[in-house]
Amino acid sequence: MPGKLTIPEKVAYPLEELAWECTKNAVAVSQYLSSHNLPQPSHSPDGPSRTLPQGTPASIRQARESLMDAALKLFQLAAGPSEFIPNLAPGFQYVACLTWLLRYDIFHLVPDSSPTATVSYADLAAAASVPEARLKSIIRMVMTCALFREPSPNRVGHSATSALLARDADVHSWASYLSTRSAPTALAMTAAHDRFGPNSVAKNETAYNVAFATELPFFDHLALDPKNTAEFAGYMRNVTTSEGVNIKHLVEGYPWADLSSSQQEGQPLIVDVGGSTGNAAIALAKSFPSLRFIVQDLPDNANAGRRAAAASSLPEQILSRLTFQGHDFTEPQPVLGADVYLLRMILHDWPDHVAVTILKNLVPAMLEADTKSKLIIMDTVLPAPNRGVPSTVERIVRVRDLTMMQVFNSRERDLDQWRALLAEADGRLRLRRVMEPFGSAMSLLEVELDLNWVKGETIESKEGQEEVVVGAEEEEDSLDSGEDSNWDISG
Ligand SMILES: C[S@@+](CC[C@H](N)C(=O)[O-])C[C@H]1O[C@@H](n2cnc3c(N)ncnc32)[C@H](O)[C@@H]1O
Repeated sequence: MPGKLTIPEKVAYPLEELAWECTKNAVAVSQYLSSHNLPQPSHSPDGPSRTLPQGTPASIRQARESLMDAALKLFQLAAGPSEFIPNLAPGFQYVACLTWLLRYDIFHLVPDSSPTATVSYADLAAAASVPEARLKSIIRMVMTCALFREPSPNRVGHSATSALLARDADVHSWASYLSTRSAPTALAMTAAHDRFGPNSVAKNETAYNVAFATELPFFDHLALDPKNTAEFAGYMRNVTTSEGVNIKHLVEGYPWADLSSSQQEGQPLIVDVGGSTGNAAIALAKSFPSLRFIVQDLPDNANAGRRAAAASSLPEQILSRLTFQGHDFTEPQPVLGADVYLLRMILHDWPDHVAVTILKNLVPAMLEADTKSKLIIMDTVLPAPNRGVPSTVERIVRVRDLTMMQVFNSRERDLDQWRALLAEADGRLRLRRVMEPFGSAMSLLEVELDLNWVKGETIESKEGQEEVVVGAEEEEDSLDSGEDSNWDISG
């Protein structure tokens, strides 16, 4: 809804074109906010922490995505190649400063009693027991990325972003995790490849192992210190409540109700393999009263899930359809002939040879089904470059890919890599449909066994072989943004 904006006859040059994309989409977002009496984005400490609230129509969310994409490209184009290197330095300095600010608890020491509350550098330095000059250098650096403000000379106040870090413990621990774990791990990537060889897929020969001087795999190392485990749990809470990996995409992104209609008798059975403490199964059970679930995980998690469910206020009509089972997914699947085997956020943690084992272990169980068993994989499908996915979105998906490499020697996969993985596990595993729920960082890959497959037959691996279902949300007023992608993993 760009309103009264006049579209220029012709936008002749790349800078103008990008600037026009920015203007057009900024107007769409601003007018939406104003027409719904919502606050405009602002760096003021009482500014909104989300630019667009939950439930904003897809077209407006796309406009915001296109705005960020065009603004980033505009900056890069205007800066030009000669300023590429100097513009890298602020990025790592921001992370260095963030680490320092968290270490000395500066976010909590700046007053947040009112939007206008401020503190002098001298008093803040005294409260944090740090030298005033260093505090000033660091705060003035991060002010260039909208953390803190200096509304009057030598007095510090919160910005919207620093205020969020001060009041939200989970965001604070997310920042802490990022600066103390993710950043040192990323910087150790080359050293790890030098030390272990660039082809290593061992779980304890990663950049994380180099950065933290440990021979233990990531989770075993974290478990040594309960403080680290708690910090990671806070990080995961943020990740799982963020829009991109929200459980609603599992619930709404696949036609689960169809399983019941295709079933002659009884309740369809879903086995959630590596289902943790049952979060996904419980969400599905709430929405689909005719589905039964077995949640499998390592014994400790399965026991924790069983205990938590029993102690919860979940009604009997959900509890009666939920079973927890200890099972190591690198061993053969003990539940034969289930209607669905679900692997959500599992395979991306593992290098190909283990992912192949996990898949192979499911095939004999799938073969036992009366009607066709389905395997549903919910994981990221990496986009191909330059296919209309905004760079602001693509770079975050690629961060996930690199994180998997640096922490687990694993990776995210593109569609061809998913097809190849399935083919390597068993030539009969066929990718039937790919669902891409709007706003989800992960797709749902529906896989079945092709029982007519003949060994030795070549599997074509061309794109478009299977049905791709894009976006579960209704498109309304088109913005003519030139973007037809609905990628949005912003949270
Ligand atoms: C990233 S979590 C995903 C959890 C869940 N599927 C979800 O979507 O929230 C990976 C899960 O795999 C489980 N896991 C790791 N190794 C396993 C193994 N060998 N067998 C079974 N589960 C395992 C972990 O305990 C964890 O719950």
